[in-house]
Amino acid sequence: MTTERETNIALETQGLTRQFGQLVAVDEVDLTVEKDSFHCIIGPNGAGKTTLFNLLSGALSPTSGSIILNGRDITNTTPEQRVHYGLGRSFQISDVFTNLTVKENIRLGIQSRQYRDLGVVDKLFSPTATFEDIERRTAEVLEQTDLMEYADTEASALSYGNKRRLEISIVLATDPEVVLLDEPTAGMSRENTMATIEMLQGILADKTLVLVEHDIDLVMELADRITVLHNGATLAVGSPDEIADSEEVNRVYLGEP
Ligand SMILES: Nc1ncnc2c1ncn2[C@@H]1O[C@H](COP(=O)(O)OP(=O)(O)OP(=O)(O)O)[C@@H](O)[C@H]1O
Repeated sequence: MTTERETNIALETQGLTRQFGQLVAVDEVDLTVEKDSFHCIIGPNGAGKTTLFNLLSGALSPTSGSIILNGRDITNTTPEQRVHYGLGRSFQISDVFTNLTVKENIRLGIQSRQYRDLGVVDKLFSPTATFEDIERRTAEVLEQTDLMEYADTEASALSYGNKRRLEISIVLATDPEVVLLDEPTAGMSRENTMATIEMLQGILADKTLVLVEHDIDLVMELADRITVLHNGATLAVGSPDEIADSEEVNRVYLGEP
């Protein structure tokens, strides 16, 4: 049964736990991400952020607990099935096919979601209309991410900034409702960080975003809601103001008295 509360939740975890031997890397995490919100997950080194991200994307299986996407239990699904159900994951540059053109990379992103709608036979004999749909959608994505002039450029020849644009284009091509972003600006200069964040916010404005991030200042400016992890467990959840005022967070995360 769907309640009003549930319909407003895009992504949820219940008691999500992952152990590595004796170590509990993610400990009974109950995450609630509202639709269309920008939800950030922060925490000090070793807090369990990457493990949580990998559990959400399907790269890792939980020891216990569940993950619910738009009311559907996706706990036991593959990463590919999750993409099909509307969970996009930020692609790292290593996922971009550098010897293919920008257009070809985006086309593959579109097909990674579209073709799973069809059976194997349909896939082999997909009608021309599907190809046209893919072409149309490719053009839309190129427009949205401002890469039209590089459509036929090999990915390897792109500038750093345009490579990041291509990564996000591939996510967009899978037509996600929820996008998981794992430190998208890691290792960037302040200038590149701001430019990348502005690009992400512009392109992904109508999506639910879950960002795993180190940089607390960045998160304070961007987030609607923040979940703070510590030793694998949820230490605090709240608005940026609430998190900034939380004594526990200040003590544990910021190292302030
Ligand atoms: N594959 C693994 N095998 C064993 N232990 C692991 C594995 N992956 C992570 N851990 C441990 O789980 C804990 C949480 O790690 P995780 O990488 O999720 O934290 P994090 O918050 O992302 O940290 P950082 O900010 O340093 O990347 C750490 O103690 C880490 O050593």
